[in-house]
Amino acid sequence: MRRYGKNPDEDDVRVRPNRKGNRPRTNIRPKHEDASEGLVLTVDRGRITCLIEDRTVTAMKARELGRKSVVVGDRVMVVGDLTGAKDTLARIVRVQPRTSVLRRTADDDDPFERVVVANADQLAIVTALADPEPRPRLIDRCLVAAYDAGLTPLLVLTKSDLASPDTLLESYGALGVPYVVTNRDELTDGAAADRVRERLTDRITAFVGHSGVGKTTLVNSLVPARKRATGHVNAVTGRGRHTTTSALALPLPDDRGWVIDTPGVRSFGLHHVDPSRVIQAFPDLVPGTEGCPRACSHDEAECALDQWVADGHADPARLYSLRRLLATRERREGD
Ligand SMILES: Nc1nc2c(ncn2[C@@H]2O[C@H](COP(=O)(O)OP(=O)(O)OP(=O)(O)O)[C@@H](O)[C@H]2O)c(=O)[nH]1
Ligand SMILES: [Zn+2]
Repeated sequence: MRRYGKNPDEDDVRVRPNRKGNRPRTNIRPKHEDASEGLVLTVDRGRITCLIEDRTVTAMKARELGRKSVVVGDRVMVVGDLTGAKDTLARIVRVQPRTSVLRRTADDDDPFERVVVANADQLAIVTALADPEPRPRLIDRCLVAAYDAGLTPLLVLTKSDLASPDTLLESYGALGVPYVVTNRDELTDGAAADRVRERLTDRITAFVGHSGVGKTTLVNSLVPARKRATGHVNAVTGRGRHTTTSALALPLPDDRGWVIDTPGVRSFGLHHVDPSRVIQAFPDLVPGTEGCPRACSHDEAECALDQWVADGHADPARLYSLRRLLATRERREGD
């Protein structure tokens, strides 16, 4: 298998080589000193909605960007008509360096590895405690995606009025993942939103969750302006309804951070994930990997972590959890 670097600023990796080879390069680049910085709110078939100051501007990639992707959360430099007036189209001439990238692996439907969200610092994994039943393997896959991308995970467990969170929380105890539990009454009286919002303040949080878990209900209660925001996007794209093919960035009230609502978690193919990055989320195990063979999967006979744990340097439950997470990289029926 080919390996790829992990520079968050790299372009999407083309898994299929380009038959034509390198494109001609040029050193002469327009300067665009007059460009304004914007934040990408959503992307819809090449139409990119950016927030520039307090205006929502529709833009397209300038040709000079080439294959460089522009995704939700990107900070971009924009030129052209920035009034945000109807039927205007600005141009994105530069993508600022990214602080993080949440990726998905190429899969059968799409041969390219892609960046899903840029610059997020937290991944909220929304799971219902019942109706639909929690899927621990899916939670584990989301955790792996978060750790690989360097995002802090946050478990949001909804519908505790229908089932207790105890068993689920027990299986994540060793991982020490931060969590919030919510129920229906708290959704109604606003307590759920308040408790979740505490965790989101001044951060950029991507929300993932399986259909029916209550993600939309929660995001709407966190972002009262959501309807207005999506309405605006619709006016720009000319669609009746915002379809969830792209993620959508929504501002928390009072400029206290961003929520990025993402479409299905199905997009988290994990073949690109490197065990050496995931293990960074286990600082207690990292020193134990010194005796590991090169490119150790940390789940093989020669792995030094077994001895590290046997010698009492770390809790065996931590190694078990790490291996459980790494094992979810292989896709199975039902993922
Ligand atoms: N009992 C209970 N029901 C809830 C709770 N939160 C949300 N629901 C209900 O769960 C159902 C699904 O909620 P949505 O917010 O639409 O779920 P979603 O995850 O956005 O699902 P999609 O819209 O299909 O992507 C709705 O009928 C909600 O009213 C909760 O805490 N307790
Ligand atoms: Zn190892």
